[in-house]
Amino acid sequence: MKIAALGPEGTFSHELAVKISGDSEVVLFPTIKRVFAEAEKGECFGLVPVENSDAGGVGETLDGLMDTGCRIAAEYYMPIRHNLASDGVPAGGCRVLYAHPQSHAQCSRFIEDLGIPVIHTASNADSARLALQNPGSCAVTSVSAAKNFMLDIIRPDIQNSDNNITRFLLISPDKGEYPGGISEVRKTVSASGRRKCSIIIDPETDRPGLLYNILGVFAGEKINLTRIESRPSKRGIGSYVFFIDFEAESGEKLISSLKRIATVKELGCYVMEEV
Ligand SMILES: O=C(O)C(=O)C[C@]1(C(=O)O)C=C[C@@H](O)C=C1
Repeated sequence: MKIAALGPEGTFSHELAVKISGDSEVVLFPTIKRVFAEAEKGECFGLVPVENSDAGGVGETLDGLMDTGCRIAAEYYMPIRHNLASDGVPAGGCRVLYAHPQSHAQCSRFIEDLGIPVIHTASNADSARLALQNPGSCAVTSVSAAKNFMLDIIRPDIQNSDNNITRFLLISPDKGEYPGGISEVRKTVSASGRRKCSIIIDPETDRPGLLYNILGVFAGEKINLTRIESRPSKRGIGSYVFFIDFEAESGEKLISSLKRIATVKELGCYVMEEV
């Protein structure tokens, strides 16, 4: 089955999709929203960035998980290194900088010091394309996008942290485990034998002790949370949903207890990758 990812060629999403694709074809779309729409049709998997070690959650992906029928089939971690690149412009000569918002956040210190206007783009590859097309400009981009657009790397490794890592999800509308046909593929358990499940909890109403009660269910079952992130429910100010990942084989018992307290959207259980 094909893998859909954020394009054009040279994005980190594209690089990772090619790496895991094996014999499967990689198809590129201009937005993460489109990747969700394609995956939801059930004719391909989608590969989407979900969180970064420095910049946090990727809003478009969290929205996709909330609003579509896509579930999680696998997770991947990818080290991310950003570069300042241009078509012959030296670092001191850049008058405007093209950067993807996630990349801007991951390189905020370098960009702040550069002190020039930043224009946000749809992807790191788009940043490279725009730097090529606009004289006097520079881009924050990947090595492969710089190569594709024949830009020079004028400052490598401009990310805030040496340990900059983005977590990606393989999404599909199926409940099923990750199928074969893709290289590096996931066994049903990782080397450590650990698995992870993801859910979205929507408490719908606010009351004292609500989050305490929710977390109490995890504590009672002795289940380890690996991530919790709140995000606006979009129903109005002060109303939130919680994205929760936890270590479990299926989480069945825990999820049925949680359902007595709040609405739960199940996103699936999958092999827990080591970072
Ligand atoms: O623009 C790209 O290269 C992408 O693949 C998107 C994306 C993201 O949205 O997080 C992927 C990895 C990096 O964290 C920066 C950008």
